[in-house]
Amino acid sequence: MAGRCRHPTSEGIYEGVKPVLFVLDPELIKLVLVKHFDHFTDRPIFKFGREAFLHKTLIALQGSEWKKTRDACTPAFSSGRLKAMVPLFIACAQNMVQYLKNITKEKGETEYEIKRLLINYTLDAIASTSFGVNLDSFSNPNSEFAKKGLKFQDIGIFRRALVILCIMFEMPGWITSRLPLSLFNRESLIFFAENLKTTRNFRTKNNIRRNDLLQLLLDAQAAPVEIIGENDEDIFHEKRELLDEETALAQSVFFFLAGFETSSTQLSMACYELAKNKDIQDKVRQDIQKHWNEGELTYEAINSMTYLDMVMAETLRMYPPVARVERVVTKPLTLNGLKLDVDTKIAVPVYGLHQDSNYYPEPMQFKPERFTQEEKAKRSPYVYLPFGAGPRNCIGLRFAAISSKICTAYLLKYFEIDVCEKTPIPFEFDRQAVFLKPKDDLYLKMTRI
Ligand code: HEM
Repeated sequence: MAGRCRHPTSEGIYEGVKPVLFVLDPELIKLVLVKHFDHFTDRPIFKFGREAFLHKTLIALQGSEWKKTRDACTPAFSSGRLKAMVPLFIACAQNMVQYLKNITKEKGETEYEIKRLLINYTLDAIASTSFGVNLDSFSNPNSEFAKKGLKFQDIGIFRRALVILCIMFEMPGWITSRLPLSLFNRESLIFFAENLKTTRNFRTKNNIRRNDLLQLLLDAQAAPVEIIGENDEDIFHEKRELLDEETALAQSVFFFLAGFETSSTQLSMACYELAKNKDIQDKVRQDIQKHWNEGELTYEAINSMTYLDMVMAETLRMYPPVARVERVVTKPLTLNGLKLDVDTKIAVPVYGLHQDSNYYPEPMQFKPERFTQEEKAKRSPYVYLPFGAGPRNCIGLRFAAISSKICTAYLLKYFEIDVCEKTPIPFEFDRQAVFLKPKDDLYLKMTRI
């Protein structure tokens, strides 16, 4: 869109039978996502009959139910909580490095399919921090957990075609919610939900606590609140259900879904670009070495690695896994002369903005220097939206950042990454996938340092 028009502020198109308003101007994007958020509180979501569990997740919840759940989940992602999770991420990164060291023992190098490597790291990291499961996908690549995780988006061609038809022809909710369809693989959903319940029961029975998201969500089920009685002096504390059990467990399953493909794709794309741009790889390795000489990597050291931060930001600019952010009008309003009725679908073309040469000259070039403080100050923050923006932005953005930086720091400390004969340059995007990701294998050469 952004490429086709000469920067109008918005443009409407039909997707199937549904009109969609694309907002293109950064100021207008800010109005929709932030300033007038109370008019755009929800996402356009299709509810299919076979995923009642998912209807309770943050991505799908609406209005006050969403607000209540978001408020209850937010503390799980605070800096203090994330800092406490750092050892869990580090253990997964160490496993990955040990695995690579083992397979490069003889030759000192290997040509490896990097997507699979980083899927394994992400599976381990999310299983550990979200579900409290020590997976070690490098030693057990065929665990049930890994198999079900990889099948999450596999719903079969026939079901996928039906889902697309329902969306294109805007089938009313009362019909779709009766259809035996789901956007995700049902077997995987059931597996993860059951797994979580078993872990929850085990912890309750054995009085076990762990620094992970599941624990924080279980805690959010019974947060102490202050109740004020009839007289002012009658203040007492009571346990109140903030999240019911199903809602708490649904969030954990969804954190897995939301974090798994997005984070592993970001990591793969960072390695791909660093392999193609060796000068940038050297520079980021120096940044890592400057802040992490020996001993264990710390939260403070990771946060000091400013060039690593710029590399991860540029990766998400070139390859935002979520190519567009959506909202639906929940209260009518007139915006820049446009009358918006309830239910109008609004889209922000994240990928289009990130590729717009007016904001990012030579957009196909990987240039982390676009993300120095000075460069960032020259453009609107609303032309960089890999995590959306406003009250409904990605709740896991700092979680994703810390996980991906730890993984990259470990990889680059111990390995040099190069392109090899099997590396596809350029590569193709997978047109069937929900998230923006490469279609084919990405082989890279890993050499021990
Ligand atoms: C590189 C990794 C990730 C990217 C690029 C990403 C991107 C996004 C985007 C674009 C949205 C929509 C934001 C909006 O509408 O304004 C979103 C929503 C969301 N993400 Fe992420 N995400 C990532 C990782 C994660 C992780 C690791 C988690 C959880 C642990 C997570 C949980 C969520 C949730 C729960 C929502 C819905 C928030 C709400 O509606 O309140 N994401 N994400």
